[in-house]
Amino acid sequence: MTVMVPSRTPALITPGRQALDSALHQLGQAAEHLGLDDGLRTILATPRRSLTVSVPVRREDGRMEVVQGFRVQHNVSRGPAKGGIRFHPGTDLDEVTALAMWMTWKCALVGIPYGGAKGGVAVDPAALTTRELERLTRRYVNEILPIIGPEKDIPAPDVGTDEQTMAWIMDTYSVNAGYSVPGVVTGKPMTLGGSLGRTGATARGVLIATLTALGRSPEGVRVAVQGFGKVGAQAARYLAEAGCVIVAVSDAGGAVHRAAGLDVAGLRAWTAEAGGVSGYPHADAMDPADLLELDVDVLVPAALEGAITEDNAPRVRARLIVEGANGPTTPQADEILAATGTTVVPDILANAGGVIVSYLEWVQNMQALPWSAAEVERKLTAMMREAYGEVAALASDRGRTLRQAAHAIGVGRVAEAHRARGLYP
Ligand SMILES: NC(=O)C1=CN([C@@H]2O[C@H](COP(=O)(O)OP(=O)(O)OC[C@H]3O[C@@H](n4cnc5c(N)ncnc54)[C@H](OP(=O)(O)O)[C@@H]3O)[C@@H](O)[C@H]2O)C=CC1
Ligand SMILES: O=C(O)CCC(=O)C(=O)O
Repeated sequence: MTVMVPSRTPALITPGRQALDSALHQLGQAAEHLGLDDGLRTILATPRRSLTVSVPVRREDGRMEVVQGFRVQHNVSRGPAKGGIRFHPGTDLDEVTALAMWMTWKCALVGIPYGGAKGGVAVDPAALTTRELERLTRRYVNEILPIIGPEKDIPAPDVGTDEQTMAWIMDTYSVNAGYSVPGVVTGKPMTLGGSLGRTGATARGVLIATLTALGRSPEGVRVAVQGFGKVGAQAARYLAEAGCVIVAVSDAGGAVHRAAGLDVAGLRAWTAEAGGVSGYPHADAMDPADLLELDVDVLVPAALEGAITEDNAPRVRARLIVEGANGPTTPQADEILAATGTTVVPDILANAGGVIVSYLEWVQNMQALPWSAAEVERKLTAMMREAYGEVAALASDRGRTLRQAAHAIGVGRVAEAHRARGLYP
């Protein structure tokens, strides 16, 4: 089974379908490289369990609205399913399925004993009050309760969710169980069994991936960051602390640019007050689409899928792209970037710091044994470097891109688990 990805008119395809097409294309390539048989390819292309739920939410004015929620467990051959929960108006079953599939390969690539999952609720969290969000989260958790648990499926934060959301998930699950179950979710507040270092973990991983890929001093390296949320803002901070010059950042509402470098702490403070980067007085406004085409050394897409496509890839000038986001580059764009000699550190490697520290949090919860920040950082760094080394070695050995190598390793390990368990016909 080779999954072909035809070039399609954007109007005819949803972003979620585009993401799933990309994920299936990458799987098809990896399966081809690994010589997997058709049965196993089909198993790996198909989610193990997909749950769609209707989530009623009572608004403050008494109105009742119903939104759709999803939890997809793509694969559980290597352990419990693991992956974040996204609250975003554009999310749908296709998108969540793609994100769950990427989680499967990511966990296998970095060698943690999990399968892959993702959840989503098609809602704009910014349009709800805190009480509405809490009611929505608890109701969604009640709907997916039968399939989650510390040994079954462990959610975590993603776009539009945070520590508070994870606390509500932990509480809802625990109230149903009749006792506290911290290991049901990661990315929790410290007071509920969260791990030191989880908040910045994805960005720390992006930093490690960037420094490794650069292979030279980061001093003066010019970086543009798309997305200024949990991943993008902290990646900008860590990269600036390492000596890089952050020349532009964007969010859903706009982008700002300063050739001499942005004051990341000042911009974060502005964003916390103003609700977005737009209007920041110490930089120039720019079209967010232009950020992706800036003349910089490094581009960090840290927003949503499908940011770099066949349309803008020919104009991307960064020589290095480090994918903080999941699925920001389409397969068609990947081909263009490979031809122009642009190095892409793929999502399942570059943003794996988050799930690595989620795993460390879960291990601490299961043993009721907290680790120091230094211990967590040491383990994260070692696991990121090992995974990067394996991917880079395979890529140079076989003349593959880093993405092709990362997928070959991740998919190969999951295939190996299926064979060992004897689960496939
Ligand atoms: N959180 C985690 O631990 C992990 C996250 N990831 C991935 O990283 C990415 C970002 O997640 P996270 O930081 O957690 O999410 P957040 O919700 O914290 O932040 C998302 C950011 O992206 C911005 N954004 C949305 N649409 C656009 C757009 N079209 N152009 C520019 N910016 C945009 C948002 O802007 P605004 O605020 O204006 O809406 C916001 O700044 C996602 O792909 C996620 O799957 C990967 C691994 C782990
Ligand atoms: O921390 C986790 O468990 C998952 C984070 C996530 O959703 C991701 O890596 O995309």
